[in-house]
Amino acid sequence: MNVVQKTPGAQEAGNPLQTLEKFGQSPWLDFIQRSFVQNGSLAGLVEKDRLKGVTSNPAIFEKAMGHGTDYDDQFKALASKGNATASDIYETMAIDDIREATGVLKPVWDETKGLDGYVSLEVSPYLGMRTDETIAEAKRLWKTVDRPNLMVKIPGTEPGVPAVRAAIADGINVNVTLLFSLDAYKKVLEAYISGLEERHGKGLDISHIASVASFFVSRIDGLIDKKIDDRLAKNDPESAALKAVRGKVAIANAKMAYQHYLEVSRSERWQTLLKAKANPQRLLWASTGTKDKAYSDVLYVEELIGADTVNTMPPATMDAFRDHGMARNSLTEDIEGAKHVLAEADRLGLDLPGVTSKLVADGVSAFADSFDQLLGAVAAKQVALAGARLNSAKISLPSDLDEAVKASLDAWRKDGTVRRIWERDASVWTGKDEADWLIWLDIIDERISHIDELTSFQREVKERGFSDILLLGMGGSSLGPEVLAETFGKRGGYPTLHVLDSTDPQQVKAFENKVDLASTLFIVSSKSGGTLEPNILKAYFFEAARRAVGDDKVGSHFVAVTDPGSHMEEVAKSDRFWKIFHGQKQIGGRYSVLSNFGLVPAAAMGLDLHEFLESGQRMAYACGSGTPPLQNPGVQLGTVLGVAAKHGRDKVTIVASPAIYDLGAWLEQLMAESTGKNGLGLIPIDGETLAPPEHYGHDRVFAYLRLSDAPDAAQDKAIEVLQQAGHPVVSITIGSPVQIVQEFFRWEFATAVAGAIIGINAFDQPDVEASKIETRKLTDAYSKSGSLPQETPFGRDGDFSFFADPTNAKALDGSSLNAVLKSQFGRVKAGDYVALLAYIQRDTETRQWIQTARLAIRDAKKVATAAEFGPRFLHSTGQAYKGGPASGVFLQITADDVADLSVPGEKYSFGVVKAAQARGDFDVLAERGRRALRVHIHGNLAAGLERLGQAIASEAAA
Ligand SMILES: O=P(O)(O)OC[C@H]1O[C@](O)(CO)[C@@H](O)[C@@H]1O
Ligand SMILES: O=C[C@H](O)[C@H](O)COP(=O)(O)O
Repeated sequence: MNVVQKTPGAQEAGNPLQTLEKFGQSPWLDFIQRSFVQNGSLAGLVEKDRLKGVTSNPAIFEKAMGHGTDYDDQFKALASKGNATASDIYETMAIDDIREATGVLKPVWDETKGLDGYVSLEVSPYLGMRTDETIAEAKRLWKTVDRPNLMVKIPGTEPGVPAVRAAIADGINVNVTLLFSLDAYKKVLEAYISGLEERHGKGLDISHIASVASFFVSRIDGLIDKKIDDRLAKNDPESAALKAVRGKVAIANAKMAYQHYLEVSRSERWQTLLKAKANPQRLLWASTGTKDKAYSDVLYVEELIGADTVNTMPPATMDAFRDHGMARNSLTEDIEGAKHVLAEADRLGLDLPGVTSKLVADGVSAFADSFDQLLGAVAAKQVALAGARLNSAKISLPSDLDEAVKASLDAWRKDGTVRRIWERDASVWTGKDEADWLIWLDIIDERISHIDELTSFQREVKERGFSDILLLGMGGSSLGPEVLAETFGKRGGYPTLHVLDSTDPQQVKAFENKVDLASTLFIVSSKSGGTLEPNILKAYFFEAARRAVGDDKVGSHFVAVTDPGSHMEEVAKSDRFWKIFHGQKQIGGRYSVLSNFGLVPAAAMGLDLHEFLESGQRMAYACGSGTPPLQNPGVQLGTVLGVAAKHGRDKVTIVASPAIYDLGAWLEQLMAESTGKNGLGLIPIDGETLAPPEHYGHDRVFAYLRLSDAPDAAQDKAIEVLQQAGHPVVSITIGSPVQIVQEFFRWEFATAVAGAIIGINAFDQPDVEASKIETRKLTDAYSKSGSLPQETPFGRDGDFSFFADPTNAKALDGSSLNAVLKSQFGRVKAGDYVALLAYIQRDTETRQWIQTARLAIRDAKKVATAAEFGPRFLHSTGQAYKGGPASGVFLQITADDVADLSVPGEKYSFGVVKAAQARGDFDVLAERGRRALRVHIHGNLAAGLERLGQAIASEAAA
């Protein structure tokens, strides 16, 4: 930009720019940049060249902010806290520039009594096609900038025209942009007049309203001339006629627009408004920089000079015109000639209407592209500034997947899908009820604004000196808290958090023994309040605690976290619980960890909630609506997962540093329950120790969650080798344990994105219900008859009985344990996964056992494996096993209970419930045609597991 340097002699009377005034034309500058305003260059132009206004557009701001250092200081100040989106940052910086420029132009505004002296700021280009949002945005910008000499730029598109009318009627100065055709201009002028009439009709002042209609010029020649050149290159028989109109159509078109302006100015309708002191809506010639070097660099200035007009010039054009422009009253010259040019263009088939409508569409998307670029640059700077405080991700993909991911990211950018997610547009998924399930998007901000309720609870818990917290819940109500318990352990001065999500009587008893009942705080967590497990666990521990602390005190040891109005809330009230914390009904369980379902246990265990939530906020804002897909951490990850699934790589293999290992359990539910339905989805594979590349098929994508504080060298190495071998790997670096909160949000967002790409509703769980219904039938039957319905094994071998539905039984050889396993594993094909579903106590030994068994299968069969405990997994991966891809092969393991526990108030016991759950689960797997086998261990569990483990290892390898 060298406007100022090139102004020698500008003070001399009659520099070409100054002479425009004599012809009734105001020169405006089509440019803005912070340093240019701040170093006095803009003021210099006003003073020396009698510059009368400034226009900006998204492309101009992109050039200003996307490059150089002008904005660095303010950027750092805005971005340092991490609770600003890229668009917030852009807008604050842009508005500061615009305000400063309006200050420089204010004397012009005063001097011309509001005719000139304006600075234009365009509404977000993302709104180009939506009327109501455009009106709201115009009002918002008008109010925020709060300067009388602001003009809000609104596109003169079909949906933009009613917005122009509404804004004018509302008293807002409007610069209508992106006008190319006479027809569009006519509609805009009509909108201006009728907006004024509406306002005047209400008795409101219209004398202060100013408007310009930005009629674009050079872009028209750009397209028409290209058509001409293409035909000339083919020796078109009309070559001479084509050459004669080359470079003339845009100006002819503009002249006709001016003729319309003059005609309307003379109309009675306008004269009436004039009497009410209305200002004309002047035509502003935009896009007046010469793009074709063959033409004069001042062509679109010299040929468009006339009374009551504006020409907004880019700096180079302004420099050129000041230097050698020749002003004359050109706009009304040779109107017949202009008509002839347009008639010729029509006769020659140059299709001006087609060109102008293409230019509108291109214009809208080009400004959106510029904005994407700008916001992308802002977001990238934000990431750089955050450094290790924002978890980073490195993505390494095989080339076919890489290309598909890039294409998807670009399609999302063009369609504005990230914005649509934040606008709660259900059509991003299946257009059903998805919009009702998106409160998790804003939950961090919401909880920060109510943090006092949690911090005072935290204080009280500490004061009461509890030794333990026992949280009772399933799935989304337990897995997030479990991650916190496992990751952060015991905090000084606070109780130890334990999470119980099982109906296995041994496990229930083990937890009872683990805590000191008299000094335990119980958190009963259930969103719906109707889930079987937390209800019976509450019944059990309420009785146990009653025995320990007495009738009077027992309620004061219980806290409920549940959605408003739930059955659990009623129970909590009638049992006089110490506190009831509400969740948000419009957040599904698996997206609830950053709501009270995660935060209440976090508070009770003594986490620094400010630090935790503010760290989470960093990621939430990084995933914000203004961050384009390519820079958006949640969209990047979700796109990789969604596109990989569509490419057959649906086994998301989660590898986490040992200190944060339990994140995998939470991720399992999030991904499986959200996406595993309609025969599609992601199959999370958690905790499978890494092996060399040859152990994996082409159905994997690896997600490595690496804690940079405490990485595991073996994992690092194994991941590196996998990456080198061409497996898709997403490596996420987590700056510190507290930053796991960022992964909660990133993965929620990513799962929603992956769900959209896969094409399912990411917020329901239709198939979980099915097994709950089957279980309920069985427990009801038990309540009536005192026993579960009889079932007959299809085979037996010593302490093992084999169960299956008739179809599965037919495919399996029930003559011995080895035979039945052999036939079950014989059904495993490449690309399948094998899931071990163990309805037994989950403790160190059994976890070790199941891990050994699954690795034996993985290594023998080269397939993905899942190691799950029931009923825990029913509220997690269970959805995908039943509703997701039909690639699962299931081995359900049940066992006799050594001891059972009764459920207070019910006929059934924990053991009965667990058995009913296993059977309900199996029935639905079978009903869905899944390859499933149930092996029941009679007698001693440890001995049975040992033999089963050996048989699994040998038959998988057979
Ligand atoms: O919090 P609630 O309502 O008890 O539900 C527990 C879990 O059960 C499910 O509804 C189904 O498994 C999960 O989505 C949820 O996280
Ligand atoms: O208001 C100004 C317009 O946005 C600008 O003149 C467009 O010019 P271009 O066609 O050179 O991008």
